[in-house]
Amino acid sequence: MAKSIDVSDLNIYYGDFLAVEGVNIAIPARSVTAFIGPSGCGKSTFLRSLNRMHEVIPGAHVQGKVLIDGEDLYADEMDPVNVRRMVGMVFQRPNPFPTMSIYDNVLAGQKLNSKRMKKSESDAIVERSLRSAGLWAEVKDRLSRPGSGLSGGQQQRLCIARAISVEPEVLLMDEPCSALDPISTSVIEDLIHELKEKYTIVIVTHNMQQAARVSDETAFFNLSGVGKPGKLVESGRTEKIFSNPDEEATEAYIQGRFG
Ligand SMILES: Nc1ncnc2c1ncn2[C@@H]1O[C@H](COP(=O)(O)OP(=O)(O)OP(=O)(O)O)[C@@H](O)[C@H]1O
Repeated sequence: MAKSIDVSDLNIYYGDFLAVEGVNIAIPARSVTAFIGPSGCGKSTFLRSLNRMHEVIPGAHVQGKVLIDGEDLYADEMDPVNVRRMVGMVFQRPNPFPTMSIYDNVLAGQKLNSKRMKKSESDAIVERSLRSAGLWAEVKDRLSRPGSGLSGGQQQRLCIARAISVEPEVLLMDEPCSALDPISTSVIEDLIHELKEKYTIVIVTHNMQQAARVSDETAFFNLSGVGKPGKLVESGRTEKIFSNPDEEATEAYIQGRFG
């Protein structure tokens, strides 16, 4: 299931603008990797390049390679829809389809993949996904109610259930707790800890404590100057990056001296 990601010499552009330059990183399978760094350094752009989501913006393109277990995500024959099935994504703001039922929200990804299935099969997928997202007990008696009736934290777990319902190998999370209260945040952090047994997880966070709590590996991005592209400064085991980074800029950022 979970797969490793190998990125080499990746440049990411919006039209002519080089937003992220020269990223080389190996993201291990079945682990949590946190992307940290000041605003505008390209964390979200890089995250979105890992499932070709940035391509929805006209003119956005990449140079370089992203391999998932050796498979090139940007190869000509690779269908972006398959890439996004293999590499799921959870966004900053919980975004369930508001008028759709909880049940149909979980299945939304399956429908996009235009699968037809029996009721017993879809029931099983809904239960399995909601259980994995730690939401089953709270919603099992109201599956036909709209997703918008849930609390913010529950909606985010519903979005996680939707993302994992298609059994991806990698789960990308772009500041998944930034719109949540501390209790809902802690529930999602516990969930991330459980999900890494099955999935390769990459999370963007502005919260240093969160990066230290949830991640095994940390990658620090920074801007090389105003108007210049973002770069990966260093990456490695989270304990090392937080206690003894190689680069002065990493230490300064982690200690809150800038950003
Ligand atoms: N849709 C877009 N079109 C053009 N430029 C963009 C677009 N999205 C982001 N950028 C630019 O790309 C650079 C990196 O932005 P990105 O959002 O990836 O940074 P970030 O590190 O995730 O920032 P933040 O922490 O504030 O979310 C910035 O200069 C930004 O202005």
